[in-house]
Amino acid sequence: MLGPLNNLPANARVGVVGGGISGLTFTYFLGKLRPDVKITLFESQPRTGGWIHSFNTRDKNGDPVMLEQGPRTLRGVSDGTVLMADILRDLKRQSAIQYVRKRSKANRKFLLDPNDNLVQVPNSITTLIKFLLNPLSKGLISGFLGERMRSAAGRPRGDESVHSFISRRFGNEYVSTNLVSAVFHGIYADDVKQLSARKVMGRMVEYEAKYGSILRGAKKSKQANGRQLTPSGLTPLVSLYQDAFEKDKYELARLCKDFGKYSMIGLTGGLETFTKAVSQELIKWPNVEIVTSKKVGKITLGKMSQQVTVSLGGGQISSGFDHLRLTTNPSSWAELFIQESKPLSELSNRATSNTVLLVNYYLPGKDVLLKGQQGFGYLVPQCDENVENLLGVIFDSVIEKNYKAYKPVFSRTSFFRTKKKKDYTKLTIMLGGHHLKYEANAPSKDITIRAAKYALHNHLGISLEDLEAGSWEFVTAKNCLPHFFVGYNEWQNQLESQVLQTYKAKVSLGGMGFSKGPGVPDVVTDAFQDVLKLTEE
Ligand SMILES: Cc1cc2nc3c(=O)[nH]c(=O)nc-3n(C[C@H](O)[C@H](O)[C@H](O)COP(=O)(O)OP(=O)(O)OC[C@H]3O[C@@H](n4cnc5c(N)ncnc54)[C@H](O)[C@@H]3O)c2cc1C
Ligand SMILES: C=Cc1c2[nH]c(c1C)Cc1[nH]c(c(CCC(=O)O)c1C)Cc1[nH]c(c(C)c1CCC(=O)O)Cc1[nH]c(c(C)c1C=C)C2
Repeated sequence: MLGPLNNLPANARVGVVGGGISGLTFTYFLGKLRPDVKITLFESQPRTGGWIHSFNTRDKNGDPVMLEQGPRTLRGVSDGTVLMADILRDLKRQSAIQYVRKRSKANRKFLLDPNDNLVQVPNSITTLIKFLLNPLSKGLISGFLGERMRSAAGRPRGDESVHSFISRRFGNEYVSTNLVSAVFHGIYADDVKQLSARKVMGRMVEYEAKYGSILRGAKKSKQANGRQLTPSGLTPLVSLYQDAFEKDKYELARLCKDFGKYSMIGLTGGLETFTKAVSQELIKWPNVEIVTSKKVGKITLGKMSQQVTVSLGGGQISSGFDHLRLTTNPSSWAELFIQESKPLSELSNRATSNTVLLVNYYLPGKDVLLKGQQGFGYLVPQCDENVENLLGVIFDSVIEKNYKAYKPVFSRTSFFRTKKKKDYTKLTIMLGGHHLKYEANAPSKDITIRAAKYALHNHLGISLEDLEAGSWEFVTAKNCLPHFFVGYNEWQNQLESQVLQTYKAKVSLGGMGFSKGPGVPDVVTDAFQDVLKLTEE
């Protein structure tokens, strides 16, 4: 949340809407910093964790297998990841942390070219040459060579789409539709022609505004900044965290240094290891109550008491909150604000989101991915014909097989060799996203799994026999990612200021739609920053 927040009075009551990682970490930070504050967290589902869902099931042989039905990896270079690792350490779960090195094959990413072949995103001279010879690279060399010279005069005053920004800077539309669109499928499941350049590539937009060119800006800021660390080896935000919780500087500096070297972080047992550990900790705290299977409805502010009340369905309400934290998807907020302010509710109506169809494939006993296919996964650009509405495929088994256990100074090293696991293939196929906007209903489970099989057979050459021999799971992640439309930042500022005004700064906004980015580390950082604002003296 960008705006200022009121300090919490002694023995305040705080409500948190949403028991995903945003709500859980907000509760954790606040409950720890201010044990006098009584916090009630409301979650509409029977379980906490939100989109973080490491689904434990059994394969066709009855053996246990974990399938991620949401996020699975965290960026290494990220304050939020450091905070999560430190929380795991406090909860004695640090042994679950694992990492992928930058040079690992699990860090190789592929794009699907128009002939349905995978082409590797370059990480060496050889892969660069292959990439430049692929039809996907059309317009890339001329685009790069001319970027510094290309005038910024056509820059619009306000926001524009990613497609418009990239096409202007690269002097053609190919770079956006062939390459950039794939990258944004792999984060936002969205259309480059509908995504806000200012929201999702704000730094590049700033470079153009300041230096007239992305490349010039990138060079200047690299010379000026690098990765900023305080003299103790902490980033500014981790330094605030160290200060707030009186943490050991050296251990945090070690985490910042180590994680800066890794491309990705994961957890044994899946990312839900984190949310489960935090939930299990929170239920032990006397100042925290977690209420599951309760959906928060309308949010109102008492005229006399100036305290917040939430409705919980069936005529039930919960009242007397000095502060309410919203961490849910902005596309569901219009109905929450309707009773207090119609204009605010109407403004919230502008928010929409994307639905992802998620299919997991698991084949025990065999790795069906070829040597040249071993990597993180592949993404599908918008230029592809793509009858399956495929966004991309993640090669979970490659990532899992290339994880290394994180053994920082504070953990005890195991001297026992772990048993070599049997081979297997685990893939997650993601479909839908913006492609679904043109369809009246999301396709059924059977149709989606059939589309996933078709893609794996055509793109990776997996035999129909191996596809049939595997286990298949399907979930519709409905409205899972906010749609960052052109003009989003302006809308966000407007909505924030109207919420602050309407609810007299007693309601704050967090979660994916209101953090710096949509990733897990971003929402954790955002939760910490807003807890600081609420508790600063
Ligand atoms: C398919 C997919 C893959 C992803 N992969 C990655 C990845 O690899 N790495 C990464 O960093 N990030 C990834 N992300 C993003 C990541 O999932 C989010 O950053 C994170 O889960 C957001 O957590 P949250 O708590 O903000 O929201 P959510 O997880 O959406 O939690 C919100 C919670 O609020 C509850 N709720 C909703 N409405 C109400 C209501 N009215 N009352 C009470 N409760 C309510 C919901 O049930 C939910 O539990 C991915 C996202 C998706 C969808
Ligand atoms: C194909 C669809 C999607 C894939 N992942 C997501 C979608 C919609 C969602 C998603 N993935 C990541 C984030 C967080 C981003 C962040 O800023 O932290 C979200 C919201 C993480 C992510 N995506 C890719 C990588 C390598 C990572 C982890 C680390 C990082 O941010 O660098 C790229 C990628 N995503 C998908 C595939 C198939 C793929 C690359 C091949 C799936």
